[in-house]
Amino acid sequence: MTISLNQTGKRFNYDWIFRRVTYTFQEGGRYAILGPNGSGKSTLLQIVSGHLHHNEGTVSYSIAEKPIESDAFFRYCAIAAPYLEVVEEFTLAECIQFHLQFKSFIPGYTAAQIAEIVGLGKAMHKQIRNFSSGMKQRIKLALAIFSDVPVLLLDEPTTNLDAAGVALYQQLISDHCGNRTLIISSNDEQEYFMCPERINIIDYK
Ligand SMILES: Nc1ncnc2c1ncn2[C@@H]1O[C@H](COP(=O)(O)OP(=O)(O)OP(=O)(O)O)[C@@H](O)[C@H]1O
Repeated sequence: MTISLNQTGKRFNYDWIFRRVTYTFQEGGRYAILGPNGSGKSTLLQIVSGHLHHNEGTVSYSIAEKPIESDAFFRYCAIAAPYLEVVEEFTLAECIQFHLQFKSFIPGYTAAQIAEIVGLGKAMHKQIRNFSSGMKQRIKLALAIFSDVPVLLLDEPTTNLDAAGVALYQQLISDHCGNRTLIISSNDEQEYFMCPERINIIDYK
């Protein structure tokens, strides 16, 4: 999957957050979107994901040079972000089953195994509303990273994680990202050190 931005800009009301972003995310590349608080990292990631619309320029997607409609891109990506919540009324088992209605897991992994890997094996029948913020973040990361999709989009992936959680996140990326395209919005190096490609949002002000 290749994602190409051409002269892409986004404004909220009269304030341009960024303009003239011309950049191609190549298949299998690992990218970090960097910049200070409020600079537009999450906004750019949400435009790539299709959750937000841009105000100028284009965003296009293709696989092996075959165009993918932008409203079909969601099938090809998985996202973990602070603004995307898991359903609080579900138990963890129900949450995973709900997710599996839309995305399958990478081959060889069951729901129970994934819960175990992220340290939530004993919480399968507990309601998400009773999970700690770090436990919720582990679920979000697990659902994204184990989804069988070619593009992973992660926004501040270690939010609410303790040191063990950060180490787990790094291990999950190392073990399971494979040759998928990875785009991380972050200002914390321990989240993105594995990304050789860096986009500084400040360059597009
Ligand atoms: N829905 C919205 N309406 C108006 N302004 C918004 C909206 N969403 C974001 N913004 C503004 O856009 C700018 C960029 O926000 P964004 O969340 O993308 O920054 P960020 O770089 O991800 O910040 P942080 O590092 O704090 O997460 C900020 O000034 C923010 O206030």
